[in-house]
Amino acid sequence: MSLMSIRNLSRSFGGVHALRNVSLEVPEGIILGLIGPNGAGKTTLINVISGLIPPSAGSLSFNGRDNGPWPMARSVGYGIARTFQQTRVFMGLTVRENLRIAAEAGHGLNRDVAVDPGLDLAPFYDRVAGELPYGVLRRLGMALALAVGPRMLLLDEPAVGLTSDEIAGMGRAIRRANDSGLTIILVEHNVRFLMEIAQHVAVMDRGQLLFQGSPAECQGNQAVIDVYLGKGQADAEH
Ligand SMILES: Nc1ncnc2c1ncn2[C@@H]1O[C@H](COP(=O)(O)OP(=O)(O)OP(=O)(O)O)[C@@H](O)[C@H]1O
Repeated sequence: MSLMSIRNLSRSFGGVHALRNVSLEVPEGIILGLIGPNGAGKTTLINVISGLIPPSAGSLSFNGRDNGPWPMARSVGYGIARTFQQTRVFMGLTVRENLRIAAEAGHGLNRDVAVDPGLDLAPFYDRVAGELPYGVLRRLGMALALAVGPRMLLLDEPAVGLTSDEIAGMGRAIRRANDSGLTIILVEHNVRFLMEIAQHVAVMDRGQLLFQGSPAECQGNQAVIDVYLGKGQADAEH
């Protein structure tokens, strides 16, 4: 059953059509990978889904409820949490204080979700976020999204800038969150990483949905190879 139905979403910025008539079903419990070349519209889709910006046209339902007027009642209230390409935390507060604020923002939606599911943040709880090493800050970004107790998690390039060990750790944390029942949409240019953990892959190009299928189908699809996988845009940029 779909947790989210995206119907004919479009979004323009002046003359730029960042999203063109995108429709997509997101089944409950899945890790959905979202890939495509730079400027394809992936972050714009995440921004619209998370209520950060309204669409120009189209609609969306989540957990059986149609969206009201955008923004989606601060999407946290709907059960959607997200991370950003540039981690957003309170830099002057400690890790523990940041986590407490995130948990309070979730209004106890799902207190059962572990705040630190394999993200190894305990040694840093009393450190000020602004002093954390980059990789730890990225883990904190994910922990904050989990702390609100969402049903859906939107991850915008969680592996960017991480070492291979840190990427492996991030992959374990994502799997673990998914095993606990969380539905995840993962935007990532590191295709190897994405293909290993996504169960379904959607490919965007120039604002449109180009293809969707299993990771194997995706990697064998000529149109996907032509616009993205074969062009060295994946991985190489990051
Ligand atoms: N706030 C904005 N104002 C103007 N144009 C924007 C804005 N946000 C996105 N765009 C444009 O919309 C298009 C889609 O951008 P988007 O960031 O969604 O792509 P993306 O697939 O996430 O790319 P990347 O992989 O580089 O992050 C691009 O042409 C971009 O320049």
